[in-house]
Amino acid sequence: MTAPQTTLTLPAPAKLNRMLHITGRRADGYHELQTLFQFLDHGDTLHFSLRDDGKIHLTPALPEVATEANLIVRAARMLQTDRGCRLGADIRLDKRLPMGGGLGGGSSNAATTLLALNHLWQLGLSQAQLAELGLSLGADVPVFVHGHAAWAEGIGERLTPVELDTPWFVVLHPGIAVATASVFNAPQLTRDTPHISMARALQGGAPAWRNDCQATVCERYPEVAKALDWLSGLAPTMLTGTGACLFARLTDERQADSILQRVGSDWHAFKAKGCNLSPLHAALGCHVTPAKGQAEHH
Ligand SMILES: C[C@@](CO)(OP(=O)(O)O)[C@H](O)COP(=O)(O)OP(=O)(O)OC[C@H]1O[C@@H](n2ccc(N)nc2=O)[C@H](O)[C@@H]1O
Ligand SMILES: Nc1ncnc2c1ncn2[C@@H]1O[C@H](COP(=O)(O)OP(=O)(O)O)[C@@H](O)[C@H]1O
Repeated sequence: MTAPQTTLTLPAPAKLNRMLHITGRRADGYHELQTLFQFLDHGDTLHFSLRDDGKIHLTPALPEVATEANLIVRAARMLQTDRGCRLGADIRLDKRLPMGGGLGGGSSNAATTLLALNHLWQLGLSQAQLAELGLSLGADVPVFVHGHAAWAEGIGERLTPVELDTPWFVVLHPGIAVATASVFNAPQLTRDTPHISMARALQGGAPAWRNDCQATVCERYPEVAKALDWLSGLAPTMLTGTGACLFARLTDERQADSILQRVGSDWHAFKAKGCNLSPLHAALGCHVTPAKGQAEHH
């Protein structure tokens, strides 16, 4: 018999919204979206180590985020409460993703924590149960829990797995943070894009895709507009989520390297490849099951 595992190191990858339409606003103020999520082979890393005293100890602290508000700690506590679990964990975070960048780093950290602790604490929750718990932490958590590129509807929780092209990207951070709520509260935001079917969204492919938040973010944040202008001159470029990051779709890795050499010192950029299987699930050796609700929606 093998001893139960007590440590685990796992990735928390970034996501891109390869397209994003806003189709309406719900009574509670949240916006209805249609979006294509894809993962990148670049992100944060989390190290977990089992404790038997119930404490959740996260290091290092993130600037501007109180430890109790950190989505990693909130995800761990949520699991403890939901399952009445008396175990704890030491968690170390190697943060690489910019915060408030539209790369979903916080949601990805939360999803990795849910999967890791479900495993270390031997709780036996299904991916669907973890995704449901995670949704209350952030709209993007379920796609990170399920771990496959997806067509998403609702506020991002109704997921259908898809296979997208997997190009190299350059992701450019214009050096400022965009507050998601400020974009969704903007009066001029496009909120009435007609619903389309998933098949239609996939049909046009990348050249046809757009992000309904992009115009509003560029109006409110001139630094994003400036970065978009610059990068668009080199390759087809789009905003991810509500920004601030932009991503350029490239023909190969060499083009990514040549763009990276030209990025000025005010901006931070990295190259990454799109992945349809999340690096988290690849690391866990997970067989990814279709997201719950797939049959009802398509
Ligand atoms: C729009 C996306 C696309 O991926 O943008 P990014 O955050 O990744 O840039 C996400 O769904 C964002 O998800 P997330 O960042 O978890 O948003 P939350 O923390 O739940 O919401 C922040 C605030 O944005 C507004 N909000 C968010 C999501 C949504 N579908 N409609 C909204 O109106 C709400 O005012 C909410 O209070
Ligand atoms: N572990 C975490 N990593 C990143 N951000 C976190 C974390 N915990 C809480 N947050 C908060 O969530 C906000 C959104 O973070 P993030 O998911 O990285 O950006 P976005 O939603 O724009 O993709 C941050 O600005 C920060 O205040």
